[in-house]
Amino acid sequence: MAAAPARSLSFSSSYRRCNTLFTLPFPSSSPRSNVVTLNRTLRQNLNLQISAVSMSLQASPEKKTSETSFLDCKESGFLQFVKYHGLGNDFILVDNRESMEPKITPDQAAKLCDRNFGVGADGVIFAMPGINGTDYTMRIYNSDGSEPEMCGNGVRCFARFIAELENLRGLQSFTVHTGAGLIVPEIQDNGKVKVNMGKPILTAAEVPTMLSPNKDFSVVKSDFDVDGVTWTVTCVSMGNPHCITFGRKGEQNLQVDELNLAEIGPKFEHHHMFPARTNTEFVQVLSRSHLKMRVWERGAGATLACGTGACAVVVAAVLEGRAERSCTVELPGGPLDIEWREDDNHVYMTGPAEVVFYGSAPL
Ligand SMILES: N[C@@H](CCC[C@H](N)C(=O)O)C(=O)O
Repeated sequence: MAAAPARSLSFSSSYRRCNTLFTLPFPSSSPRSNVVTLNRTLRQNLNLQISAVSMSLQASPEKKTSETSFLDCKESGFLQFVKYHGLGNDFILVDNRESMEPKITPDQAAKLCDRNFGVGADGVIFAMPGINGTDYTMRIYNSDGSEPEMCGNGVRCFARFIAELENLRGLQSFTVHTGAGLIVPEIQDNGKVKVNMGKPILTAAEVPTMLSPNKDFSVVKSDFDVDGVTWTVTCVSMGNPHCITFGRKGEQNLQVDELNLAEIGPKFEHHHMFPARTNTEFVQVLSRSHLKMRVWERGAGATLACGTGACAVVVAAVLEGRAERSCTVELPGGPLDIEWREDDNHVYMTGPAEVVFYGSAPL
């Protein structure tokens, strides 16, 4: 396909044809959209549409359409999606509002998430019809194809995705059914998303963990042997399981940058004390309201951020007497504000969610 001549007129966010373009968003202040034109034959050969062979800025047609209007273009054998990220924790968002059946299988999701042979993402998220009186249902597959109950960064991206699909502006709030129950994200005026993440679950059997519980059935500041090394851990479920450690037994202040996460992470994730596997957070206390963490996620490995993980970390830090209920949690991808409220026992998470690009991939 010949590239359209670039002109310094006005630029459009329209899609000329389904499945032949994907766009990179300009900053929201810009009225223009950067359109990448794809050679269809080569695209099919290379297995994914996002192998761009020519790039041009398309001149404006008269009629303006929404950037997500291309999601309406249904060509069988292709998946239309929007890629989002929350602090570098990235997801392929799929408009699945017409069915309770995910448009793709866990195997297909794992292939799409591959960073070399696919789109590249930490997971695939489906926006589905609500149930039990909720506005929407959110389901997610991890990059290994497993299905977790919840995803904190993902639900912020989900809220922005819904606002875009429904063409909503400004302050918005939705009720979302998830595997962890009712979750309520609220898009704020500044574009950040504040999420009521519900109550943390501390009962060992419900996390679930087989580590010996304390008298109140929780696992807080407990010894945990991993390959001959004893770590001090607290276990928290935010709908999905988390094992939080502030260091090895007797260690004063864990330096998280010094950890070999790829070596130690899988040993926690697959430890027989966690029958549903676990996410693991390694935490350094910078002050009583400032924590720094690195995460090894169940089904996704080392990621740049984990929303449910940051919530679980603040709960664990409070239970261990290391921090206040309101903290900034520093993740490799940036900070999240977390508050575990005393009055309702709910955890609130506030952070960004951004569009990366609009795409279409063969299945
Ligand atoms: N990154 C997510 C958590 C995604 C699910 C997790 N890998 C699991 O299997 O529980 C977040 O931001 O919470």
